[in-house]
Amino acid sequence: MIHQLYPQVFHNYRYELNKDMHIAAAHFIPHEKAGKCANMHGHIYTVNITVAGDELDDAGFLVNFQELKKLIHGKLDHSLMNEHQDWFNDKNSNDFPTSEVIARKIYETVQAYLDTLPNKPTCLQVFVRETPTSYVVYRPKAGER
Ligand SMILES: Nc1nc2c(c(=O)[nH]1)N=C([C@H](O)[C@H](O)COP(=O)(O)OP(=O)(O)OP(=O)(O)O)CN2
Ligand SMILES: [Zn+2]
Repeated sequence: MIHQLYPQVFHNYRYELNKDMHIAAAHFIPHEKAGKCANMHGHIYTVNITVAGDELDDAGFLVNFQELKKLIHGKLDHSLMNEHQDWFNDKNSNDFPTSEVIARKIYETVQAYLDTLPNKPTCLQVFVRETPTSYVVYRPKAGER
């Protein structure tokens, strides 16, 4: 696992946790602007998920690290992103498997899971590094939840 610094989110919660994962996956971006990236190719994505909250569950967890891994790594690792039709499609640019959209879909999936937990943690940030020189950070807009 590569250890790296991530952008910090300023907040007033008592607890913050971060889960890193590496996801080996293929994708293609179905648009002429993508150039060679319109051809299928692969990356080892580095993903960092930031979760915060004030209360812990009965196990002393904000959220179980293993559940976050199952939810995201379990779905995407060693897959072709474009084939996950519940997340991506080739018709709407807001659903193309770009780094931006991947980060947003991870946020939406993680937050939907967190909403089922009694201690109600919140996802503050999703970081997705696609290549050594390219990464995206997704954060929900204040007041939109
Ligand atoms: N805004 C975005 N631009 C691009 C995305 C994206 O998801 N969001 N994706 C791609 C390609 O998928 C490509 O795999 C990554 O692009 P790039 O950073 O150009 O990769 P390189 O390794 O070739 O980068 P260098 O810095 O030139 O080595 C394209 N654009
Ligand atoms: Zn790519």
